[in-house]
Amino acid sequence: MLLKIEKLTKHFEGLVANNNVEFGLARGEILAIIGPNGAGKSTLFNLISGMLRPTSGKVYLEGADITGLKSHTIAEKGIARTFQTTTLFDELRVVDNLAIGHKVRTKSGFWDTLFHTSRYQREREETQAKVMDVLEFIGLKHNAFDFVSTLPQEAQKRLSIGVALVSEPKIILLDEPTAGIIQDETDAITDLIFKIKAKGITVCLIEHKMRMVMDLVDRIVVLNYGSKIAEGTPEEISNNPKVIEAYLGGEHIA
Ligand SMILES: Nc1ncnc2c1ncn2[C@@H]1O[C@H](COP(=O)(O)OP(=O)(O)OP(=O)(O)O)[C@@H](O)[C@H]1O
Repeated sequence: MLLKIEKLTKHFEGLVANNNVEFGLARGEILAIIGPNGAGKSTLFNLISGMLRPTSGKVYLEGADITGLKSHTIAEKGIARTFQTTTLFDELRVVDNLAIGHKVRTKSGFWDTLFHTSRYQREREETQAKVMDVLEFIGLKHNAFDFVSTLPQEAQKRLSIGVALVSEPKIILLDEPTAGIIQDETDAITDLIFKIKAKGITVCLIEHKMRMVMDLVDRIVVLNYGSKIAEGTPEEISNNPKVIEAYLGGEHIA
């Protein structure tokens, strides 16, 4: 397993947001984490990516214990993430946002930048090449010098995924990649996620749009009130009585 989650638990005072959650992520697969609102999905991403420390339990990346490491260290080790609401720099251009995303792979410090050392020059060229690659990959080559605030919502979503990709991750965690965009525009995001998989990057996503999940993913983990209640293929999950019950009165698995 590329990523292994063992008995991961997170308490917020009296509330158990994640309760002994366990699952694995195999190299090259697309896994969805689903569950009703408040089930603990974002908390789980925060624990894996180092934004929060678990109360107990472990996270292993390629067999190494990464539990509780700082988020930038986890990013360096190859886990990138996006957020439910985009965290782009609106007042900067598309290329600038991507260049900032590549910072996790560069070492130049203040003095390198000030004196334009050879390391700075080399890393600058590497960043430019990587940014060009990602621009092409996310389909925003013609918007490279646009300010983010002028881009449609769907293109901003692709850019957020690009910012994660430019850090050259092994695993990308996508927190509701289609939140806030209309159904007709989700296809571009779905295509991009398939392309990410084809590139050999492992994908774990939180998503509420069930039809999209069913068409896209290899496996699903279902959370409810912080606990894993089911795990399986899209077909298994859509026929699982526990899952149907958890969703009753809310969204339906279509
Ligand atoms: N920092 C925090 N402090 C206290 N409680 C929190 C905190 N973060 C999350 N929670 C609570 O933990 C529970 C799980 O929240 P979480 O955001 O992980 O759910 P979710 O499944 O991602 O929900 P949604 O689908 O609505 O985004 C909720 O009851 C939430 O109110």
